[in-house]
Amino acid sequence: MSAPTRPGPAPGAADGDAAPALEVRDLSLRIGGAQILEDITFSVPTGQIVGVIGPNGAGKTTLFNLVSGVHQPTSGQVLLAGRDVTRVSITRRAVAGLGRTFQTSSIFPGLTVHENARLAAQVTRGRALSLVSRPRAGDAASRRADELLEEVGLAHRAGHRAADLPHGDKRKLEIAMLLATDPQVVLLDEPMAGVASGDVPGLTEVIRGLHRDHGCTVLMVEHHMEVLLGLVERVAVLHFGHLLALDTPEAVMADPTVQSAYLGESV
Ligand SMILES: Nc1ncnc2c1ncn2[C@@H]1O[C@H](COP(=O)(O)OP(=O)(O)OP(=O)(O)O)[C@@H](O)[C@H]1O
Repeated sequence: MSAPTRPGPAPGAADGDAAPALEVRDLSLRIGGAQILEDITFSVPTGQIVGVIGPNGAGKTTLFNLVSGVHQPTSGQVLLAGRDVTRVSITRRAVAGLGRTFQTSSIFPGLTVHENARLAAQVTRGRALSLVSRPRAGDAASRRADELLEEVGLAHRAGHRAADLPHGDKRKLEIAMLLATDPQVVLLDEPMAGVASGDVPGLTEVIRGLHRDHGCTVLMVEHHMEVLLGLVERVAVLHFGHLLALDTPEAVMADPTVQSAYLGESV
């Protein structure tokens, strides 16, 4: 593993006076006659990992879309480190330190693993992705790509076409590309989706490293409960667009309201 680029605080050791890394206040989204999210309020202190669960259609992806700026809320606010970014573009939120992976892979399938990482390494704050500059072995972006791939355990796949990677390695590559932008807050949307069971522990460790080695604050939607509960400090439960609970995994699992919301589903 390469040296951490930005040592983070111990889990849960956020400074009581500091603004939370991420905060949403009374966040609502109405589309046509449908209330997709209603008055969602919570905060994530710097360095925490928080899971987001809820039945299909509960509003998890929509919440991520509002936090990352894909959608504008009907009302309410999104704050990053105390700064109101509700009306700020996706790009400027990324510059402000917000990184996101999607349910569907966002890598360039025709490029090699190293070329993908190198492109991400070219992105520095406030600068656009450049497809123009040709890779030179040993240039700064190539060296950074080497480090990133080493960090997520993909160095041995550097020359492989990204399209040929198994799902678990695609997710690792996406995380390597996220790390290139030195994010402070990371949104992970179902990172384990489609990942073979044998690859789950390795990917779990890479996600843990985001938090432990880089001090990233992480909000992750995940249906794989065993993985989620092994990683997160708190769990937010969405149900029909409402925040039903936000507590430790143990408290959430024991909450009768959550149990009844999941009636018929194993929580
Ligand atoms: N652009 C849209 N227009 C109308 N309805 C929408 C739109 N986007 C989402 N919805 C609805 O909002 C609700 C929440 O959707 P969302 O995708 O956020 O749920 P989810 O919790 O992520 O579900 P899943 O676990 O299946 O991914 C769903 O009923 C969905 O049909």
